[in-house]
Formats: sequence, structure tokens, C-alpha cells
Amino acid sequence: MIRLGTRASKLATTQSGWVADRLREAHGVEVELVEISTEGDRSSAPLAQIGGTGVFVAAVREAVLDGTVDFAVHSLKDLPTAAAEGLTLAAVPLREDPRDVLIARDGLTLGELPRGARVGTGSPRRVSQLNALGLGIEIAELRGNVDTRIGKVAGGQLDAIVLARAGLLRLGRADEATEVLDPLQMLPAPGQGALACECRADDDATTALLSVLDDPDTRAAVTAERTLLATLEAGCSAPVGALADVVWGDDGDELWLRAVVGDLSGNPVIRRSASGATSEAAALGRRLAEELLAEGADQLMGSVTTP
Ligand SMILES: NCc1[nH]cc(CCC(=O)O)c1CC(=O)O
Repeated sequence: MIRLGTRASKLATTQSGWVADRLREAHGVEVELVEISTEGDRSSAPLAQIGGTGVFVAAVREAVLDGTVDFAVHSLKDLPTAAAEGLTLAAVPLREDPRDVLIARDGLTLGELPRGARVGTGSPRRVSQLNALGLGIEIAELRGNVDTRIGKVAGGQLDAIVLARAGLLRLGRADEATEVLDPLQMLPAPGQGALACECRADDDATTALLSVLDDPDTRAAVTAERTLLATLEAGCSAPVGALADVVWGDDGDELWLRAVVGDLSGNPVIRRSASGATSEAAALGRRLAEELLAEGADQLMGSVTTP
């Protein structure tokens, strides 16, 4: 029996259950899910106030380090980019669709929402890019799990919300989306749609067990995205979007990385892209971040008070 530490939300336990099934298939090993309450789940304060998405992972990481569990499954986009002392990212499985979606009343798309429509999101990244579209919508703060958020539209408190398609797909609710947002309008969070299987750095057995789940293309893409985020020295809750795709180039696989940085007003936002060898994913992320910094990204991000 191997113990898997997970947040207690339906999305987190569903994601962890998926990993447990893959390990059972690959190794015939029994996996016990251990639910751990995190500060991010207990607090209803705006994310930016309580320290960004890192608050969803600290308690689960503690449980891995103190041996309560053997490994943890996180949403990769909630993991701080700084290396965690004593832990290793043993596997990043094949990524789910990384795009954001809109769930709006009456089946409306973003372009069909009337001026003044109230759109809920807790993500500065989404706020910045929604404002950059200049649709005249009103942004409303939004916290809570997927059910709570969708309920705000169904209940009429909001006209629409923006959330990750990956979460809806894993919960079997992707058909409730009224529009899948094109990355040209809404670049996702670095690592969005990807899972992180993390264990103790000195636990070779668990590292080996998890490594079968690692998907090389996903690993390369999220390495570029998260290295960009780390180089910008932006926290998980900064208005930074990034998406890397592995594309077939003339001389084999290439990694194409797009990124956007803004402030909450979305005016201006800086969008840049670059490509490079899949094997040089971290260098690509660093290079594009440095280009964004040369264009004034740090002034833009600095103007957003994120902890
Ligand atoms: N803390 C929010 C969070 N962390 C991971 C996901 C979605 C699943 C993923 O990105 O893999 C979400 C919800 C959302 O952004 O809609």
C-alpha cells in the first residue's frame, strides 16, 4: 500500500484518483488517498490576500516531508516555482487541455456578453486579460470550488465565470462551458492542466514508481512555462500567462512558448513568443522572460500588489 496525499476538494480527489488508477494499472500497487486540509481550502479570502495558490499545497507537502504520506498529487499550476527542499517532482503526467473556458448564462460567449456584465474570477491573470479585451465587462471576485463557482452563474449572482477546462473535463462537466477561450485572448497559467506527482527527494522507490507516469512533452512544455514564471520572479498569483506547445519542426520537435504579462487594468499587456529545442525548455523560458523584462514586464507586475 502506498499513501497519496491530496487536497480534499472534489477536483483534487478526482485528479488523485486518476493517478492512483494509473499506478494500479502500471504496477498493480494499491494506493490509499489521504485527504489533507489546506489553508487555501479553509480560507474564503481573496487568493491574492492569502498568498497566492501556494496556500493550496503547503500542508500537503508537509505531509510528504513528515512521512504521513508517500507522495502528493497537486495541480502543477498551484505549485510555487521555487524548488521545495527535500522534495522532487517525480512525474508530470500527460497534460489535460490547458485552456480556460467561459461558463455564461443563456449560453452566451464572451463577445455576446452585454457591457456591464458581471464576470467572476479570482485570478489576476484572467482579470488582466479580460480587461485587455476591452469588452466593458465588470470583474467580480470569485473563490471556492468548481461547484460553488458554477452555482454563481446558475443562481444569477454572476453573468459568467472563467475557469480551467481541465478541471471541468476531469469532473465530467466540460459540456457546461459556453466557450473555450482561445489562448490568443486568454493565455492560461503556467502549468495549467498539468498534474504534479511529488515525493521525498531521497525516496528512490517512490520516485521510480511514479516516473512511469511522466510525459516528456508535457514535462518540456511546463518546464519552459514555469522557468519563465520563475525568471520573472512572479508569484503564482501574478498576472502572467504562458503556454508552450511541442510542434513538429523541420529538424524534429520544437518547443513554441507564448507568454503575456500585464497589470490588472490590462492596459497595456506585453505579449511575446519564442521557440527552441525541446531539450532546452528551461533556457527557452529564461530567454522569453528576459525579453519581457526588457520590455518593462517588471514595472507592469510591480504595479499589482500581489504578496
Ligand atoms: N487553484 C485553482 C486551480 N488549480 C488547478 C485548477 C484547474 C486544474 C488544472 O489547471 O489542472 C484550478 C481551478 C481553475 O483554475 O479553474
